[in-house]
Parts: sequence; structure tokens; C-alpha cells
Amino acid sequence: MIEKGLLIVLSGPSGVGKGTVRKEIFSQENTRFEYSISMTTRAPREGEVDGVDYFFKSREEFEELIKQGKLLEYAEYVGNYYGTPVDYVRETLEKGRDVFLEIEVQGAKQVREKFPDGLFIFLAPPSLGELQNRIVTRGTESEELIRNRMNAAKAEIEMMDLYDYVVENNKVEIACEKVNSIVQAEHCRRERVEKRYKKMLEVE
Ligand SMILES: Nc1ncnc2c1ncn2[C@@H]1O[C@H](COP(=O)(O)OP(=O)(O)OP(=O)(O)O)[C@@H](O)[C@H]1O
Ligand SMILES: Nc1nc2c(ncn2[C@@H]2O[C@H](COP(=O)(O)O)[C@@H](O)[C@H]2O)c(=O)[nH]1
Repeated sequence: MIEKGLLIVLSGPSGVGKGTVRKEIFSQENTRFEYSISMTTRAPREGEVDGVDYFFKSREEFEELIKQGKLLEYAEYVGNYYGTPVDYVRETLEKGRDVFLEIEVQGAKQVREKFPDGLFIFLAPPSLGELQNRIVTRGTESEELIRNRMNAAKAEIEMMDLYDYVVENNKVEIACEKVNSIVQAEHCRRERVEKRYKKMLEVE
């Protein structure tokens, strides 16, 4: 069996705290994941840096990437394209490194079809009221965009059953601990399967 990295997908509605949880996990010294930077046609927010937060693209550039098959998944979300670069993900997994995607649910569904062995975690808000409160407090979206994102959130929350795990983001540190534990448990499970498989091959 070829040793490959684990594909970890963190998904959930806008404003639930995916970015906050991901940044906290990546700031921890023992983190072994590689973050896949997404492509988007959304305009950069204040402080966002091209190649760090996203690869910012025009619609034409993005549609060209779709045509060339350069995206593992992509979705049109509230008027903008978002997508995951396929080469980076495949090359990093081949090196045996874990890849961490932070994406919305339409994209996560596509990844599940291509990587059924991935680990899919849904980050859930304590309530819709708190979700709205977080998007409003972040202060990055207009009232209209907040309404659109909240409408999308209701449909996204209905999809949480499709995930391997649901983690409620009430306290950031606890949500991070849970995500880390889920990943660790998945690695242990894989090691056990691998050992059993090797043993079986020895016997034959
Ligand atoms: N557990 C939490 N308790 C209170 N506030 C939180 C919590 N987690 C995140 N936040 C705040 O909620 C807001 C949204 O968080 P964040 O930007 O990480 O969400 P997101 O899911 O990545 O959003 P998007 O999908 O739109 O990128 C931020 O202002 C963040 O500081
Ligand atoms: N399907 C994908 N969704 C993505 C990707 N990168 C980010 N996202 C998600 O889009 C929404 C909106 O993001 P924002 O930065 O404009 O707030 C959010 O849920 C992100 O997680 C991607 O590559 N593919």
C-alpha cells in the first residue's frame, strides 16, 4: 500500500469560524498539515494578500483554469468563484503530507466524490443567531451580502449529515482540540488497517 497523506476538509457556513480555527491550528508548533490556498474571483478584503489568503483571479482567468482541468473542485458561491488547485493537492498528498482544505459545502461534495477516503469535518455554529452575529461583527460584508450568505448557510447546515464529523465552534480552542483529535484518530485507524494489510500479504 502506498503511503499517502490524508486529505482533511473543513467546511461549514460562512462566518462559522473555519478560518479562525484553521489559523489557530496552523499556529500550533506540532501541526503537520499543509494548507491548500484557494483561488477566487472575490475582491481581496483589507489586509488580504495574494498567494497567502487566496490566489485572486479574474473571472476569465478562473474560467480558463476550469477549462484546463486545473481545479480539484470549484463552486460559485454568492456571486464569486472559489476553487482548489488540483496539482498542489495531489503532489502534496503523494509526498505523504496531510493537506487541509477550508471550503464551502458544494465544493466539499465534489471532493468527496474524488477522494472518498478523505476526512470531512463540518464546523457548525452554536445557533443561526450567533452565526449572523459573527458575520456582522467581522465587518467585511455589506448588508445584502450578509443576507445572501445567511440564506446559503441554512441550505449548507442541512448538508451536515454528509460529513464524517460535526464539530460545534463554540469556543475556538475546544473546536481546534476536537479537529486535532479527529485527525489523530483517523491516522491511528489508517495505521491499523495498513498493518493488517501488510500482515495479510506476508501470509499469502
Ligand atoms: N468560537 C468563536 N466565538 C466567537 N467568535 C468567533 C468564533 N470563531 C470565530 N469567530 C469570529 O467570527 C467571525 C468569522 O470567523 P471566520 O472569518 O473565521 O469565519 P469563516 O467560517 O472562515 O468565514 P468565511 O467562510 O466567510 O471565510 C470572525 O470575526 C471571528 O473572529
Ligand atoms: N468550494 C470552495 N469554497 C471555498 C474555497 N475557498 C474558500 N471557500 C469558501 O468560500 C466561502 C466564502 O469565502 P470568503 O473568503 O469569501 O468568506 C467560505 O465558505 C469559504 O470557506 C475553495 O477553494 N473552494
